[in-house]
Amino acid sequence: MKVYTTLQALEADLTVSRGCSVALGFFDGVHLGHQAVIRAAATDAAENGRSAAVFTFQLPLSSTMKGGRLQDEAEKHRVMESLGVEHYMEPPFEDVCGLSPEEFVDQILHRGFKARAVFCGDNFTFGKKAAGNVEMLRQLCAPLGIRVQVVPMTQYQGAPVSSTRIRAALAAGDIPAVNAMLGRPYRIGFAVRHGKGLGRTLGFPTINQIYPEGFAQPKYGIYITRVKVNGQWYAGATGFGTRPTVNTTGEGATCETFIPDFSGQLYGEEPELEFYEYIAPSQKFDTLEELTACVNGAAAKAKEYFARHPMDE
Ligand SMILES: Cc1cc2nc3c(=O)[nH]c(=O)nc-3n(C[C@H](O)[C@H](O)[C@H](O)COP(=O)(O)O)c2cc1C
Ligand SMILES: Nc1ncnc2c1ncn2[C@@H]1O[C@H](COP(=O)(O)OP(=O)(O)OP(=O)(O)O)[C@@H](O)[C@H]1O
Repeated sequence: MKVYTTLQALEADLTVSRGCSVALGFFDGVHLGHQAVIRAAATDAAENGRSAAVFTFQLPLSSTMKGGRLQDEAEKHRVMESLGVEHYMEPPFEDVCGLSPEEFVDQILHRGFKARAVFCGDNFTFGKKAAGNVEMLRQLCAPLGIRVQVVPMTQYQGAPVSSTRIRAALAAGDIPAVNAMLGRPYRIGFAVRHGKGLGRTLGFPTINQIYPEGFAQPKYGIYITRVKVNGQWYAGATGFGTRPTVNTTGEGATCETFIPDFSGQLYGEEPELEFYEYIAPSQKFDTLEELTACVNGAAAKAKEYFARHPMDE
């Protein structure tokens, strides 16, 4: 998959000259609805001898326009590529937010991608102040011979899937709903940082991953997870929150995972951590023995869970 951050780079690539079938949107999380839009573009490209393309944009993590991020850029690129995307354009938001709907269609779709067909959902908006909608897209594309295909909204439990809804389910700890709407397990891959080393002395060493500013966070509590280490998945028990039992200095939330069947050094690595179920809220325990029993109980539940749901790739 070729990634472009400027219109000039896209225009300079001769391989787009056979014309593109282009999926349009921000696509945070690349959820089931997004996948339907992107697959429609990829199928159209394959059937008509064109290139499969995505137009999106980059938003700084500090931007609140779209809410907390569900995945990082590297993960987004991996999923896009797995869906067959060949040309992926993601200019910074400030480079495109001032374009009128007419300029967007002419400069980006027509001249940049040499688009022959574009794909989006019912709720797609574009151009300065999101002034363009699907109807306007059709009107502007028709004279240029660009077909507009609106993909029916993918539903989950009677309502459309959206990134906003997935963020809300994550904040509520409803991981089965999050995973169902994403079409794969929710995962993070943040670097492992040093903790206080207390877990190790209590018999449960943990990997500590810190959510960067700007990412959507799960509800505070205890989760069944799995972790990929050296290419192998292990059951994990994760505590996400402010660790009220041991937090004496008002530190922020950490994501701490005990991997009962693994021992080794993971500092600085970026292991994938996948979430499966919320088990219980975090508590402020009176003793470290109670905290240890809680962590060991969660680890036993995680192992039982994966005994019932064998791990695949
Ligand atoms: C499965 C799991 C559940 C946890 N639950 C709680 C909890 O309920 N209350 C709490 O204060 N800390 C909880 N923690 C965080 C521990 O307090 C923390 O991992 C421990 O103090 C070790 O920290 P360290 O990595 O800085 O050594 C939990 C950690 C894990 C792995
Ligand atoms: N459930 C869905 N089914 C089909 N297409 C969808 C669905 N949700 C979004 N789309 C389309 O996918 C593209 C990307 O949408 P967008 O990034 O705005 O996602 P979203 O889930 O609607 O996000 P948010 O909740 O943050 O508004 C757009 O073309 C949009 O119309």
